[in-house]
Amino acid sequence: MILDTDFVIQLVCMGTMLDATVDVPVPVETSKLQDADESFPGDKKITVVFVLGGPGSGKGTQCANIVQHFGFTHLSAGDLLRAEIKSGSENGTMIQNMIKEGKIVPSEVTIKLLQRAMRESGNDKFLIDGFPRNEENRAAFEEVIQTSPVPQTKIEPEFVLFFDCSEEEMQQRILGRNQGREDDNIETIRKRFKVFMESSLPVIEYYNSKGKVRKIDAGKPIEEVFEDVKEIFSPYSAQVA
Ligand SMILES: Nc1ncnc2c1ncn2[C@@H]1O[C@H](COP(=O)(O)OP(=O)(O)OP(=O)(O)O)[C@@H](O)[C@H]1O
Ligand SMILES: Nc1ccn([C@@H]2O[C@H](COP(=O)(O)O)[C@@H](O)[C@H]2O)c(=O)n1
Repeated sequence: MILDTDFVIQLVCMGTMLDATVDVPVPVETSKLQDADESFPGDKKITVVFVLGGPGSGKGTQCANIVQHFGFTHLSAGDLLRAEIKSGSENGTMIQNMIKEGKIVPSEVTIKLLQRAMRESGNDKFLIDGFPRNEENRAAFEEVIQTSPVPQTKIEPEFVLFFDCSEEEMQQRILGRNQGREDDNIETIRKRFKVFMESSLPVIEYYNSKGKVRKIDAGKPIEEVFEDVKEIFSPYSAQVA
């Protein structure tokens, strides 16, 4: 194992920091995260924007627009987890059960998927959608160290884009989404709302206390929401090819 790897992750007290909704021990691959990710980010300074908001608030929809206009790579934690289930991975059944229950998968699994996707993208600007979802996700990601260009710099998000939307509107959108998702049913939707309120909002509040949250009124029509999003991303316009 190469110790001066570009990415080093130390998961802090995994056992005790698991979110309250993760109430059963779950089998996960125990290999160290850094083993799979020795070559990323290399010499690059990477830019990360976290995209957060309740289920169905429109994160994925707006990320697609941001990708087109501002050259970011969109990484949805939920999509990566769903792809992992389909891949037949040994964690697939555990992930599937967690998603069905609206619970949050242990960070070790999700961060590994994010790291791999970041490395494979070849890009240096990322929209990380649906992550961090709880304090355990946040703390684990904060332990990701970028060794260059500034040695021992933690990867901090540039900012957090927060899509603020009423539950009534989000529920209506999810039930109308019709993508065949196993968690888009009324029972799981209620659980996901509860997890959002109890576990994800505190993360948004944490970043808000650091002045990092850019809040968007996501209850408006898609085009209007994107007008507001564009203003926030305007500093990145010059970087578009
Ligand atoms: N501003 C909007 N007004 C009306 N419908 C919208 C709006 N934004 C997105 N939608 C629709 O709502 C549904 C949910 O949107 P989307 O998948 O982007 O949400 P999300 O926040 O990524 O959801 P999840 O967290 O569950 O993955 C989609 O069918 C999408 O077309
Ligand atoms: N950081 C995350 C993100 C998602 N999940 C699980 O996936 C489900 C769907 O997520 P979407 O963002 O696509 O809505 C979510 O309810 C969680 O079960 C996760 O565990 N950790």
